[in-house]
Amino acid sequence: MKQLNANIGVLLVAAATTLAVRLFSGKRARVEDDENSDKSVKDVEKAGTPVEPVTLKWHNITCILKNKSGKQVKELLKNASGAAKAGRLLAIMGPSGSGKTTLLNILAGQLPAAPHMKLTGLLYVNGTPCSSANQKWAYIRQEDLFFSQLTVRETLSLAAELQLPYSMSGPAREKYVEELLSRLGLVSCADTRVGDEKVRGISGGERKRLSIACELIASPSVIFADEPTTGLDAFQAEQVMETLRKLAKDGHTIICSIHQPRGSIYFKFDDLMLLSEGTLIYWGRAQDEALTYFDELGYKCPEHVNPAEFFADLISVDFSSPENESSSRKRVASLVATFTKKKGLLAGMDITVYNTTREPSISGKGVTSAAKKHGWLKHFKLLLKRAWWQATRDGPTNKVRSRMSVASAIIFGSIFWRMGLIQSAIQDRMGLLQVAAINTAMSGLIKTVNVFPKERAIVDRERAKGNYSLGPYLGAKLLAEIPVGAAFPLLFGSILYPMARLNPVLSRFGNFASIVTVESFAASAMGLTVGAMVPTTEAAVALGPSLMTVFIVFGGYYVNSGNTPVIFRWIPQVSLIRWAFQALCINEFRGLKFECHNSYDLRTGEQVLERMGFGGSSVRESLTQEGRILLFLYWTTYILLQKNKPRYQELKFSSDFAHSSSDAELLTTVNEALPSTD
Ligand SMILES: Nc1ncnc2c1ncn2[C@@H]1O[C@H](COP(=O)(O)OP(=O)(O)OP(=O)(O)O)[C@@H](O)[C@H]1O
Repeated sequence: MKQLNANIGVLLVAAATTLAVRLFSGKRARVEDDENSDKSVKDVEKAGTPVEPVTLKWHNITCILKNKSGKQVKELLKNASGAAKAGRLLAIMGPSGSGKTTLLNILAGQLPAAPHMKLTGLLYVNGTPCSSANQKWAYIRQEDLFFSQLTVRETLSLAAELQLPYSMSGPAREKYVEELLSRLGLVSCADTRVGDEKVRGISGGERKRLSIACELIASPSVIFADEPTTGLDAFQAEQVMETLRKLAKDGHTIICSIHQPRGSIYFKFDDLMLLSEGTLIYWGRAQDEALTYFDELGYKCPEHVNPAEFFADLISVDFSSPENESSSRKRVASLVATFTKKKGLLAGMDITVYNTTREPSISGKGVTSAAKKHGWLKHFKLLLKRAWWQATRDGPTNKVRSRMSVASAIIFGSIFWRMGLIQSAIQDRMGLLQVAAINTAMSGLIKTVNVFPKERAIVDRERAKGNYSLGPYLGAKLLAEIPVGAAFPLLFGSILYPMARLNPVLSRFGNFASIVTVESFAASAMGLTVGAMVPTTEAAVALGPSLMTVFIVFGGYYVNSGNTPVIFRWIPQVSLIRWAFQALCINEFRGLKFECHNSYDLRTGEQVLERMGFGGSSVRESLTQEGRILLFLYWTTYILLQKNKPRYQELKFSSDFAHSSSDAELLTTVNEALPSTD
């Protein structure tokens, strides 16, 4: 049985490595040369991209924040109405805090649910009233989140495999991916890793275009982009906006929020919506019409001035002095009032085109809409491949972790150098085993809490899109991380053990390695639980070590289990450090004989264990308890991830609301304000 325990860690590693090697020995995403890629692109272009034209209309969207007593504290949006149509790029502009992202989130059905938020309004898709939450539209967010160790092509291929119907053949899917790479200008960086803050990868503009490419896989009719140019230099920003403009020309409905674009970008917009403090100041055609509208109100844009900057100055409240604030507030209030009155200005220009559901210009709907998706096993394999790449390719992190394992083993090994069997070595042994248990647990925990919250954000987004469920993701992640996760505690143990001259029997060393490996996985599992519990990396980094400190205090060394106050007796039962320490002590002390010079000296290891309260237990029992904690933490992580998935405020279509205001009247109001088509 001892042999069995000794080999648990080794078997786990061997099984996971074999599985991973078998899985990935197959063909990786095919890298075509440029010539083939160009040919594929042309083929796909000939076939046409299937986009179902969609016109969105929204009416009187109001979003209010209330306090606990139900009193209104802030109006994020006030009666916002508008429309966006296929083939056009609508830009939502306004000062910071004016409600651009809120409006975009509401229309995309992705406004994070808040307990005291009230959202009302109507949304029409091709003339049919509907709830925004039911739509699977593309949403390009401000932060582009990716698995850093995958190349651009791998990221896109995996997204395609997860999202495209299983009936699509491998070559057709690869062709589709190549077409997207080419369309988004990503061919030159297709084999570059995405990278992160530690390792430089693709540029900011390329990241943004990769985000767009990933969102385009399912060929969505409507694409939302929240400040897609933020953080990019002028050239990259121009390229990203040009991509969106081209997508609009391909028949997509594009709605983006943007903050003071430069002139050349402004002239790419078809329609413009100006917001200030949640209210509409202008909505209609961009460019000349918008300039003429404000010109007629007495606000002429000077020549050679970027209209976007002119509008930003016009609709912003100037807080530089009380006088400036008062005068700018008056100006904004009069612009709001004028626009509200002049909505009729645009009436009758081209109402019918928005009021009817047109036939798709290119046959077919979004490629995934009606198609069946892959099953659990296929998702598991894909996610295992991704998790394996992410875990094994992260050279800098793995290098740092292995150096830390070697360094700490050498430091502790030097401090506890070649312990003998004299009486004082009993305390040294216990101290070393406690230090080994704490070190293993802390490094497993810290590594996980530092990376898991970021990964969770990506997974939440993918799950919200319905790409896969939680089971295959978590199963694949845990399996893929076994070899790398086991390598560091094994490295630490194999250096420390001989240096400190712990019990020199091979099976005891095997037990030692198994105990620290299982403990490391339990600590990692605790990191996952903490990461699933709190929303950010910062919160996880603050909470994880604090909880672990409690486990250290009740880890069996500082407080004897017999002296633990009754109300805290449950803590040692769930402390992963206590069970690891207990197992390490039993493994080390059982059978040892110490030199005795006094009658009160401890003669045998069994006497030491008795004194520590570990007398009646065995390595196997302690390891089983550790295994139970590990499984419990995995299960808790699963439950928390299920429970804490992002929830969105739904803009429900309320028939009461529609009828009370007369549906026809509402539609007319929206249609009246619609900009005409070309
Ligand atoms: N859940 C919320 N709770 C409290 N205030 C909120 C919430 N969501 C948004 N707000 C507030 O609503 C206002 C509009 O926010 P929003 O993010 O939509 O503005 P924005 O125009 O996109 O700003 P920016 O250009 O800076 O991103 C801000 O004052 C913001 O602080």
